Amino acid sequence: MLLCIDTGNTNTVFSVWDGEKFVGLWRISTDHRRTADEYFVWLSTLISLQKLELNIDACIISSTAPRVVFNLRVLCNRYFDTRPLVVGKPDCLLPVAPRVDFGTVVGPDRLVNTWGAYERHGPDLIVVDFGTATTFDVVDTDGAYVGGVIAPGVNLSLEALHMGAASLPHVDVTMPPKVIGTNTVACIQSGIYWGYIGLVQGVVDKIREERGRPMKVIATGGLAPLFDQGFDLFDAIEDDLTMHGLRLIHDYNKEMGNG
Ligand SMILES: Nc1ncnc2c1ncn2[C@@H]1O[C@H](COP(=O)(O)OP(=O)(O)OP(=O)(O)O)[C@@H](O)[C@H]1O
Ligand SMILES: CC(C)(CO)[C@@H](O)C(=O)NCCC(=O)O
Ligand SMILES: [K+]
Repeated sequence: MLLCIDTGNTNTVFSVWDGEKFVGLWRISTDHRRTADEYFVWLSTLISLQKLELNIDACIISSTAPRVVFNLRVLCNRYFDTRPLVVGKPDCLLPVAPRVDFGTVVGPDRLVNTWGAYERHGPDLIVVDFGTATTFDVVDTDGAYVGGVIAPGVNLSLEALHMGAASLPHVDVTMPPKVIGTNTVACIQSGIYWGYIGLVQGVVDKIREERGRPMKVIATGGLAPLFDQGFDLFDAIEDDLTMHGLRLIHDYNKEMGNG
């Protein structure tokens, strides 16, 4: 069975592919100080609480936080007796190389999302991921990542308002019924919610214009459904896109005789 690990800047998600489907999904906050032993105690407790019988014999990691990779590697080596594939490292093959400026290190999460979305939806896509950052990945006809857009994430923006302005409280993102807020919280919620709706719509339109062809929009990340309420922003929402992409990249490496 394959252990897939997706480390974002805020959260790290673990899931296991049993050969047919993903069993279990476990989320822990990202912290580079967490040791392999800590991961294992946490993970094995959850697995046994769910009464799952898991025989993990392969691991693949995507990490946007380079410092976390060391301890995740130790986890895979020590507890699962396997050398993990790490997306973005030279020894992890990608089905199609990204086409970007020389020297650019594309976030592994974006490479994984790109391939996961391409396998499901075919060519010419815009993948929108609502994580710590809100990212747009442009997927070419052959499935290559050819660039995109990085904007501050929704929760990061809310946190920044609270941190930077003495009189603004921390609020949670929600869809306000009206644009014009009549109290501070409603004003902030409106700015974030309608601001991001406009951002997504505007960026998608501009990308389509620049590419000069129809492009499907695939959304992922915990907040994607919130931004889809009543709008026609996305052609599909897929909460398992990163896990799906990780599984595919692992299979590709196996097919190529790598790992
Ligand atoms: N069903 C949900 N409803 C509302 N918020 C959610 C839901 N699921 C997740 N979230 C929140 O959405 C946010 C985005 O989650 P997601 O896993 O996509 O990215 P993240 O963990 O914040 O970022 P990163 O992947 O960069 O670490 C998180 O703060 C999470 O708490
Ligand atoms: C943009 C984030 C933070 C989104 O998780 C990540 O993909 C990243 O750190 N990327 C590196 C820069 C880039 O993708 O161009
Ligand atoms: K993510």
